[in-house]
This record gives sequence, C-alpha cells and structure tokens, in this order.
Amino acid sequence: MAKTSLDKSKIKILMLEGVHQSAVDNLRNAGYSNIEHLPTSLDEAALIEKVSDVHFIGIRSRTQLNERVFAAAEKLVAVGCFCIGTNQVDLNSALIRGIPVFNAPYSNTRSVAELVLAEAIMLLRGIPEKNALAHRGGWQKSAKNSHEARSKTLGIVGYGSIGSQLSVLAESLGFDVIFYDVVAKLGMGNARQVANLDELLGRSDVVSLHVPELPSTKWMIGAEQIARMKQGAILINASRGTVVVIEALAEAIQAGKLNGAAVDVFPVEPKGNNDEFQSPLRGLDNVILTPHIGGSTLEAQENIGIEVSEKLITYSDNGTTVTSVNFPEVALPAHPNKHRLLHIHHNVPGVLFEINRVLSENGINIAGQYLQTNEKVGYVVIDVDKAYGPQALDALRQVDHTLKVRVLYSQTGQDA
Ligand SMILES: NC(=O)C1=CN([C@@H]2O[C@H](COP(=O)(O)OP(=O)(O)OC[C@H]3O[C@@H](n4cnc5c(N)ncnc54)[C@H](O)[C@@H]3O)[C@@H](O)[C@H]2O)C=CC1
Ligand SMILES: O=C(O)CCC(=O)C(=O)O
Repeated sequence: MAKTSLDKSKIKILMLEGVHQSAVDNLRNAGYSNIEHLPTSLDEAALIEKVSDVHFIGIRSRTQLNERVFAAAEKLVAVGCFCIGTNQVDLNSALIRGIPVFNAPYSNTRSVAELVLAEAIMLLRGIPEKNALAHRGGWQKSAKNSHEARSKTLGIVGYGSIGSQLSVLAESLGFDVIFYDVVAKLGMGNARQVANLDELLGRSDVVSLHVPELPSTKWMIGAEQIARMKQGAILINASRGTVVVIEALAEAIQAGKLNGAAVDVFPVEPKGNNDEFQSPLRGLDNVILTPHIGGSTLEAQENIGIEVSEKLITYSDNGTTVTSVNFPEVALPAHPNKHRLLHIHHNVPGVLFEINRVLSENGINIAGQYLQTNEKVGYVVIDVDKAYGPQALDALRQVDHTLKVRVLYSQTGQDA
C-alpha cells in the first residue's frame, strides 16, 4: 500500500514579528497552509492564549518563549528563530518537552558587519552630531574630533561569525584590528587576539561588541570598563542590550569620556513599531540609535526566511534535527514505502531497549533506526515495515521516560 503523509493542513503554524514572506511562501509550497502571520511579537498573556493549539512557531529576537509559554504550548512540535540569537528562548524548557529549536546562524552576519563599519566611520568623523545640528539650522564646519579610519585601532569583543566578518571589512579600510574572545582564535588577515578585555579596552579607538547574551556577557561593559577605554573612544553595541549598562554609557557620553556611540540593541525594546522607545540615550546627538535592525536588510531577511522555514519543513517531514541549537542531531535518509516514527525521551539507560521490545511484541520489523542523545534527551528515528496500530502507539507512549512520540507518515495517516 502506498505511503501517505500527515494531513499538513491540520498543522498550525504561527509566525510572529514580521518574519519574511519567503518563509510563508516556502511553507505553503511544501503543503503547509494553516499559517497565521503577524507583524509584531505578543506579550506573555497573549502568547499563552494563542500557543495552545500551535504546532510550529516562528519568532525573531523580541518574542520571549519562557517556561510558562512552553507549558501552555501543549501541541508545539518545533520552534524557528528567524535570527541568530536564541537567548529569547528557554532552550532547556523546549528540550525537556521534546521540542527542537532552530535558527539561522549566518544569514544576517554580513548585514550587521556592514552597519557597524559604517557607524564606526560616521562616528570617527563626528557626523551624527553635525547632521543633527544641521537639521536644526546649525553649521559646524570643523575638523575637531574628526578622524580617518586609517591606522585607528578597532577592538572587537567576540570574534565569531560577525566579529570576524567585521574584522576583514575593517582591515581592508585600514583599521588595525585587535580582538578579545574567550576561545583562542586565529585572527583573519593581520588581526591579533589580545589576552583580556581590559587590554582591548585600553588600546582601542573603536570598541565593537559581538558576543551572545550569556551569563558571562551580561553587563560586561559598565562604568568600570568604560573608564578603562581611551579618552574620546567610540563604543558600538549591535549584540544584545544586556551586554552594556546603558545608564553608564549615557553618563560617559554626557561627561565627554566617549566621543560617540552606536547602539542597536537595548535592555528593553519596544514590542512593535507603534510603541514608544525609551532610553537614557535619547537626545544625545553623538549617539546613533537604531531599532534593532543590524540584521534587517531585505537580503538577510529573505535568506533567513528560507533557511529557517526549510529547517522546520525538514523536521516536520522527515524528523531531521541537524543544526538544531538544543537537540540531539539526527538525520535518517527516507526509506521508500516505510513508516517513520519519532520517539523523544529522557536520556536514561534502557529506553531504546523498551522501544524495541514494544515494536517486537507488536510484530513490527525495524527497517532503519538512528538514536542520538545529549545530556538530557534521547531522540530516536525509527523506520518500520508496516503501519503502527493504535495499540502499538499507545504502548510506545507508555514506555517509561517518554517525552513525545510522533508518527510522521503511515498508511493510516495518524496525527502528529
Ligand atoms: N543587532 C542585530 O540585529 C543582530 C545581533 N546579533 C547578536 O550578535 C551576537 C553574535 O553573533 P555571531 O557573531 O553570529 O555569534 P558567534 O556565536 O558566531 O560568535 C560569538 C563569539 O563570542 C565569543 N564569546 C562568548 N562569550 C564571550 C565572552 N564572555 N567574552 C568574549 N567573547 C565571548 C564566542 O566565543 C564567539 O566567538 C548574536 O549572539 C546576537 O546576539 C546577531 C545578529 C543580528
Ligand atoms: O532580526 C531580528 O529580529 C533579530 C536579529 C538578531 O538580533 C539576531 O539575529 O540575533
């Protein structure tokens, strides 16, 4: 008998924060028609109300998927973060519920690096305040505090995808690049790693932050660190709002310790475009304020839409978790005319044995099986010769330590 797929029209997908249309188109082309596409994020209460019957959710950096939201999302199968950062998601809460989380680790890297480089040049020339003054009718033709980028030192904190891309672009313009990272890394071109953050702060004319939000990066730049920077230096933050103590930065700008700053990310960001942006940096002409758009270019957003929707489709269709940020990575090639089952369980000894016992007792022969575990969760993809009856499925769900059982395709077309 021919294999039939799940009824994809029953799979409910919620896309928030204006995820690019390319994602919606991609999902529709793959047969997923039940998609709600909203332009903003939702607050916790609204999210909790909405997620109870959602199978897949797509978010960007604003939507907070915490333990309470996951507890309410009883049918949730997977999360797509249409961005790089995944700090807005409680990855452990997702993991222990058998929910893989995917992101787009590279698609907006270039966009961020280009913006930061442009800001560095504008700030070195004092353009933001000259521009603001001109808009008010002023005229400040002066070379005071105005510098070429050539031979200035750019200090990059966090030398990952964005930091290293910035390094290459900046060096091509004549910057001397140094970087600080917790991992030992080979610098691109002539860039040199320094031993610690203090050394980087003390040597750099421009400091740019490119670390993820982690306990170790929270408030890593405060009054003490700014005091260690050169007089008249520039600070750029396009990483996460919790990396810089924003009040300390505002004070340093007002006191003339720093000549300028560019900030794209804030400890508290408006939920949507109609909400007021509040910050102690407002009104400071030598600070470039941007609304978390480091990665918001049409090129990046379109690519991210395709990349992350592709990962959701592949997981939904085949159970493939490769590149998930929180889940054991499994990819089992499709076996023609077989039936695929996904079993997600706490990683304790003996679960696979129990699963295979149930299959054997129900006369089900295994055609292919792949188990991968991480510290907490085991994920096994199983292809079998014949469809699972409800009895076998129930027995699999009863196996001790089971988190989730999903049938991807079978002759009877059971639901996810
Ligand atoms: N403004 C925006 O629109 C965007 C912001 N981002 C932010 O930029 C961050 C960085 O992105 P990628 O470069 O792709 O990440 P990545 O993971 O490739 O690189 C991060 C680097 O930071 C280093 N690091 C971690 N903890 C550190 C610490 N305590 N001190 C020094 N270095 C540390 C890591 O070893 C790694 O080399 C993302 O996590 C995200 O939060 C990313 C994209 C767009
Ligand atoms: O585009 C967004 O909403 C977030 C971009 C970002 O910060 C990221 O990719 O981590």
